[in-house]
Amino acid sequence: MSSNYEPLAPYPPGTSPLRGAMKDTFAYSTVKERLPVILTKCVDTLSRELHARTLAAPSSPADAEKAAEAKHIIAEISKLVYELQRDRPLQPLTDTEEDVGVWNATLASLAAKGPATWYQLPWLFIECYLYRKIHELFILTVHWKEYDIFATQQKETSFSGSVKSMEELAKHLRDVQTRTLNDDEQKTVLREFVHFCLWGNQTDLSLLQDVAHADMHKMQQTSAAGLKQLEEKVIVNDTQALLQEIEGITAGRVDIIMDNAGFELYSDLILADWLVHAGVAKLVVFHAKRIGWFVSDTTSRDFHWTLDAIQKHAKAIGDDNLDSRIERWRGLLAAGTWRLQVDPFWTLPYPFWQIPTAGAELYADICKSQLLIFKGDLNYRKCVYDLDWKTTTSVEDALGGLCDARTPPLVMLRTCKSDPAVGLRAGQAEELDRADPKWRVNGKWGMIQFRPRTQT
Ligand SMILES: O=P(O)(O)OC[C@H]1O[C@](O)(CO)[C@@H](O)[C@@H]1O
Repeated sequence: MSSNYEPLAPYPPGTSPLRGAMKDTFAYSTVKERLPVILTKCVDTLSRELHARTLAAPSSPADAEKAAEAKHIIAEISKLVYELQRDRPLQPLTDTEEDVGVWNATLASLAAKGPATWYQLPWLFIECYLYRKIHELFILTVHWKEYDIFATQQKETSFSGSVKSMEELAKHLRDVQTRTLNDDEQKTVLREFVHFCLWGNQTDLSLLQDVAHADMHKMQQTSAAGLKQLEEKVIVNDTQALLQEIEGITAGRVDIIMDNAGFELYSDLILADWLVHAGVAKLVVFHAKRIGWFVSDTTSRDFHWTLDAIQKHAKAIGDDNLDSRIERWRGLLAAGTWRLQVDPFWTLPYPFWQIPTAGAELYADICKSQLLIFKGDLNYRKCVYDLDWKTTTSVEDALGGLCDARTPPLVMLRTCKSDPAVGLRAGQAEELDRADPKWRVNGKWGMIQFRPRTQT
């Protein structure tokens, strides 16, 4: 990671970052309602740990210390809720991890321009800071350093809600991989897997705090018929251009900048499997998060945990197809055809406009790719810098520094769960407002937004 801390990229004239203080935005309801709920759930999770088994009545000095640390973290998270709800200033980080300098320099440069409080600072910054701050509370302890507060209570328990969908998709993949397909059929299958991958982004635990895990299967798309019905919900649909780009790749490299663990991760793996099977990719790089991020984002631990959990489930129910699918995936990882990569840049406060500069090493690496697939809503926000763009803004303008001539072709696959939306035709946003006033944020609408390589 570079030790030159860059300030955030300047905002283009006529735009400004979304902020919690903007009352008619999702940024506002997130800061006001959703973030306190997420933090309170963290307190609940840790309190449950504290009252479980050894920690309730510690019998060793180590357990007593562990219990005391948990109480301290609970107090600190409760303090964060208090400060957030009263719009207090954000405090610099105090741990010694390599990225602390970037966080504190960014906070200081924002503070130099105006009030550095939860509602006044850019939404993208405060929301990312919150997850980095939670991480800090754990790494500053002796006993909770490796603990992922979102893993057991949320990512892992929600897994059971998705297994049926996983079984169904694995069957579908086996069916299409064992048939001889003509060119048109190949195209149809690729199209389906891209769309499964898009709708996989609906299962996002930061938004689904109240959805029963048993209901998740109903939301997950696993059939071609289900996809067909959703076609009209794809408000920017560059599938054709994307498929054309993919058709031009043989034995290339594809990078997936992942979003959520669980079913979304599974839909990413299914697409990656197909890309290898079809001869498009001889290397697929999966980019995971370094720390617990936006509740359900995939860390490398989640990645491996998911493979283990699916295989365990497959064996338990005697699903040989699913079992052998996981074996194949382990084989692809072992052979280096699939690579899991963690770069600290993905959990820094920078928008992706700054990958070429602030993430120069990462950028040099991803420029070796033939296609970048950015999954999910947060990645979309980071790609377009979370600004209050007019919806008719061109993708090129909104991608800013990511439209560098060296940047590989890229696609953003995202179900809409926040305010920013660009690349719409004139009048489309108004039509959508009439059809569904919550289209920007309720996750029922999707975007497949492709940008080819910039021509020089
Ligand atoms: O998992 P995703 O698709 O990145 O969504 C993350 C969610 O969190 C948010 O950042 C709001 O908290 C939104 O962008 C989105 O609703």
